Amino acid sequence: MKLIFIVNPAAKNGRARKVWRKLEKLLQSSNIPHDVLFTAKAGDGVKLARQVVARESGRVMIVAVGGDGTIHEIINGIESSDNVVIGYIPAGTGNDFARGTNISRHAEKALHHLLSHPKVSRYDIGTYGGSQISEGQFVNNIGCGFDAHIAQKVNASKWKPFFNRLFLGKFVYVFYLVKELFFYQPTRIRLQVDGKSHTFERAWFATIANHPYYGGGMKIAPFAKADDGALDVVVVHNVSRLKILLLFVTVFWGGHRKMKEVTMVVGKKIHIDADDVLPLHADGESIGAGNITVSAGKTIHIIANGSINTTDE
Ligand SMILES: Nc1ncnc2c1ncn2[C@@H]1O[C@H](COP(=O)(O)OP(=O)(O)OP(=O)(O)O)[C@@H](O)[C@H]1O
Repeated sequence: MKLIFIVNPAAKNGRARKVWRKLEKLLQSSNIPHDVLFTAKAGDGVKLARQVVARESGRVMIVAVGGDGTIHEIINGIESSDNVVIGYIPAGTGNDFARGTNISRHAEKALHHLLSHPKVSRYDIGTYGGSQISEGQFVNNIGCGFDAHIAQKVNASKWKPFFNRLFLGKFVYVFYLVKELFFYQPTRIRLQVDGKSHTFERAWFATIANHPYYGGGMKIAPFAKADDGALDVVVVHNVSRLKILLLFVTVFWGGHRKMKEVTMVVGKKIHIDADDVLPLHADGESIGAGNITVSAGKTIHIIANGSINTTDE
């Protein structure tokens, strides 16, 4: 199988470039033939993956080197081409895709596993669309409301490089979470899951998860499985500002699921709209604002590490 790496050298504030240099040395010293393509700007992951798919007629493994935004773009470039297998080497800030697939967050170990145990698994991906947004696919989660608002703030943040330099990348989420907690206004969210309607007053956010992890290790949907053909919806509603802070502590081990203000629903076709025009994110990348329809049912081939999406719940 042909091996092609797509590297986002800008991931983790440029540290992914150093990670790639180490990986390339390993590949060269082991005489492993490979091609490498580098993204030069946002959106290139989609374009490069699309070009590879159009060019290669035989079996090909496309290995994403970067963070969740990089794997998100590459998946959106390959659609669900049968001759393509996806590998992933985490080199980003949050790396939730690595958590959801049990891939080591140590890049060299992840490469070693990829090359020595290339067992192919089926992995669910979600598809989305809406009246005010383009269509796309996600690997980890998609959401509207407070979490998308935080994702926008984190991605635009001058603090992200600062935290990354201190090896505290994931705490940038916590920083913005606490800051924005005082200003964000919850709203009414209407949810349709497989034809059944649910309304939530004063909802902070709704997240649709493919596996448990988001925001750099928060176990938002502890029971989500990326090979069950379904998606887990988590809605946080009617919660005080103080308690939402507690929620974002307990979410790291999944304890938030016991709160009465947290509702979890599983389904395959989900529509969300709200009284306000809510910001949206897919895999932590801003995708606009407004209503959204999300579907399960597509799968891709990936190299995971043993069982995918397991949690220690
Ligand atoms: N060469 C580049 N220069 C600048 N930005 C790029 C480049 N290539 C890709 N990008 C953009 O970089 C963004 C961040 O990438 P990515 O999400 O992989 O890293 P991260 O933010 O450090 O990690 P994570 O999402 O896991 O927290 C993506 O939105 C992607 O579109």
